[in-house]
Amino acid sequence: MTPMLEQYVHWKDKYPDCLLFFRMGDFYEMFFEDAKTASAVLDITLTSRSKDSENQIPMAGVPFHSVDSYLGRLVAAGYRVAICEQITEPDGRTLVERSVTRIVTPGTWLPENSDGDGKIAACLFEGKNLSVALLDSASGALRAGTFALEGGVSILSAFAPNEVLLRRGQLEQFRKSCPSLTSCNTVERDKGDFSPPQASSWLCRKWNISSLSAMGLDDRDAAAGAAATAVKYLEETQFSKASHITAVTPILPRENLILDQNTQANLELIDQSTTSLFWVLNRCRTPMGKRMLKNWITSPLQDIAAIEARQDIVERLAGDPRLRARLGELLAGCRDMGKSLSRITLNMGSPSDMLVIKETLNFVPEIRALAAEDEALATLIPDCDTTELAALLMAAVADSVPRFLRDGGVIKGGFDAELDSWRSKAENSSSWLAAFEEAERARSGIKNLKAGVNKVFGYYIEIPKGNAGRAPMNYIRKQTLVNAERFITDELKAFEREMFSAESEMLAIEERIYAGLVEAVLAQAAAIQRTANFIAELDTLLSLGAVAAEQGYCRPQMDMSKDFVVKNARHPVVEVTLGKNPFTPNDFNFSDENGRRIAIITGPNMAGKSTYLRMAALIAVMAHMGSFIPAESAKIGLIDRVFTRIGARDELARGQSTFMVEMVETANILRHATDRSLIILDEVGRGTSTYDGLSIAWSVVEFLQGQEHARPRVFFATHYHELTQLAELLPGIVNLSMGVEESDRGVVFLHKIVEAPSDRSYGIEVARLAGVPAAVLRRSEELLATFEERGAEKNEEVKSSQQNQLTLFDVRQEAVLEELAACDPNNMTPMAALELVCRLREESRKVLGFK
Ligand SMILES: Nc1ncnc2c1ncn2[C@@H]1O[C@H](COP(=O)(O)OP(=O)(O)OP(=O)(O)O)[C@@H](O)[C@H]1O
Repeated sequence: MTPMLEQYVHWKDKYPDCLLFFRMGDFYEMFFEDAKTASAVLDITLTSRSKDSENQIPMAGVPFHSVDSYLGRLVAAGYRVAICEQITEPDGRTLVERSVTRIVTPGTWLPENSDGDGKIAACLFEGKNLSVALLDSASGALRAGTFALEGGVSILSAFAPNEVLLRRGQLEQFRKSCPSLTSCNTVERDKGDFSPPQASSWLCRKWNISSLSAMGLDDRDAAAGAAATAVKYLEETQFSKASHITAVTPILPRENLILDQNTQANLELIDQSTTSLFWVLNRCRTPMGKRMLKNWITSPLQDIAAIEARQDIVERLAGDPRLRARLGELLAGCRDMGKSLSRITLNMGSPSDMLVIKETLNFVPEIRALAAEDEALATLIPDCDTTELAALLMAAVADSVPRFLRDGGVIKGGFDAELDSWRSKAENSSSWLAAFEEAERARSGIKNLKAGVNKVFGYYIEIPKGNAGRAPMNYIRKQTLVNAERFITDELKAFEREMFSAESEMLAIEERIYAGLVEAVLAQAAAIQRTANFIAELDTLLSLGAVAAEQGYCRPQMDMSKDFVVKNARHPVVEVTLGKNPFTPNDFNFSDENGRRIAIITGPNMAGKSTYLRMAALIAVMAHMGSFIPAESAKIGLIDRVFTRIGARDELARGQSTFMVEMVETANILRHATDRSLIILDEVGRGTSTYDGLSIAWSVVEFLQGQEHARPRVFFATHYHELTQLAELLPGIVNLSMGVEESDRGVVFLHKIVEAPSDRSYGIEVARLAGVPAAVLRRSEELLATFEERGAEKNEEVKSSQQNQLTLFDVRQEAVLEELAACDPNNMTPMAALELVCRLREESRKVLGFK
């Protein structure tokens, strides 16, 4: 094996779980298995080193200047890549030294010019609790908290991390508890990393504080362990101090409206598609704003004051097109300062990141001034000052910079006198040489004397052979050509030395100044980050204000009631995609006053049931993120969680049948819905035989209706007409249906909700519209008549079993008993026994409705 390959193997052995990108000149090369993997994933040619020998070594490479796009694809495919750089200059004789300088992983991937989420979660299961830390690598935002298992899982899954860090040995538990995150990349970390005392003191040292309680987190909280684990991981993989992470913010239990990943996907909240809520709401001018808007959509608020504070600003911006235009212009000049700061802090920054910070900071004074003019906007202005840094960067960083520092030209002219003098020497070299040539011609009287430069031999004076004898005394012969002699003088030699050193001098000066700039940026990291956040927030609110104005949205009234009253609501996405055809607005009308909280929605296929259901959920999400909503007016009581069971997504890849998934999701809803939840159920029970399905759907509605202490708001669309009888049997249930008009030419969908059950399902009419052959339709009609007759008898039976209605009381009671039956008092410590008694007492009191 050659010394170079030995070096490769040395580093590969140190990072066995990574693909090793081994820098060789202008390429990153991979060998052995890594080469095969990379060639398959990246679709690059697999060659081999030492082609002639018997032991051919597979090899594949990518050019260093476009490495980002390859890294992006590998990371997206779940690989980790260790970047092994050359750390000494090649001299052609000795082996270049190399070292791994960073590890690119799904959670730490922050590409310069594209969206890299870079979201890391660290979590620790302890008894019935789950502690989580959520780190957004791009903005440096770190949040942490400890929750009861289910609450923690939903916060974790709502965060949608790219990478999850687990305590060694907890992988199985993670897979079991977080099925929606099974495809997420996981990394196991040592137990010590998670230990709260060690972790807290590590974080305190990092931030120079005496206790995490200064930030609202208890030093003994396991969440501190998770937080430290996430930060340490980022530092370890990036070989740097993550100084852009300046604090940990506790996640409060009721801070955000929870939308688990299923719901996020079902409602198409932030996908790339042109049917997502993000697509409608996004008018952001900056990548920072876009990132924040996505965060707001997936983590709406649960605090009325905070929601109203956002609404105030949206209202202000929606009502003032001139202010919007002025602010928009300034924001359009801002770039992704948050991410550039992170990249510089994590040692992956380039001169363009410095330029991004310079250009963005340059707009800050004007943006601050504009915001300060308005009472609502002024509340966003951060208490920090970046003017000095902005002035330094303005003076020092050139207006356009090369990709790499070593290419020169990053530092602006006029900033450093020495650099300027070297630059002017280099730039003036040709005019100096021309003047020198002129002077030498005059001095020697040789008219065809020439002064020039050549890469190999350097500077020279050339005199044709015939005149060579007339060369002045101080000319030193340098080279003989066929027709000419070349000379040099002391003066020209000195100039040559100066020119050759100019390049390396310039680079050295630029490097020194640049290092100073990096230091200045790092020293102001917290201020830059807060300013970045301010810009992002302003951009997001401006976007919401613009959409509110242009789409004619209204400000929803938010309160602590259980109302969901929306007048003339429109679906935010469908109304945009319908184009010229106007969207037919519809109402929602659940209020404490009318006592309604479950709507059974029937009507033919294609009538607009799903649209109505999703509209309710989207309006809830928008209202809680502080946005205005597509409606005439609205009064919405605070919602803690939106649950959805929609459609039949293909889960075969996860090894679960469609019906199984439907039931798992339904079970989750039934177990965790609270008094403040909003539940959207689209055709639950459809995935099995009619009577199984009907029975399940029926009992699900009964259950949701029968809960004493948890009465969620429910919209249930169904094709089971039998369910409409529930409105007569139980209070709080209302029948809605989608209006249909029958004419000679068939059915017409009115898309208008009416407060009555649909008289039938019109399935056969829809089949006719779709072009199903007449013979099939005739036969269907015949069969329908028979089935309906038989069905009527069955319904009587269902109604009569109504007294057996299941309630939450039974389920919770069962859970208490199950836990009691499972405990083993002989093997419990007195403390554990006491804890059990306390918990069971708590549960029992809940079941019995004690305060
Ligand atoms: N209120 C409305 N105004 C205008 N068009 C609407 C409205 N609601 C729905 N539509 C249109 O009708 C189409 C069908 O709606 P939707 O998918 O909600 O029907 P559905 O009753 O849920 O059907 P299925 O039972 O087959 O799922 C939508 O794609 C949309 O274009």
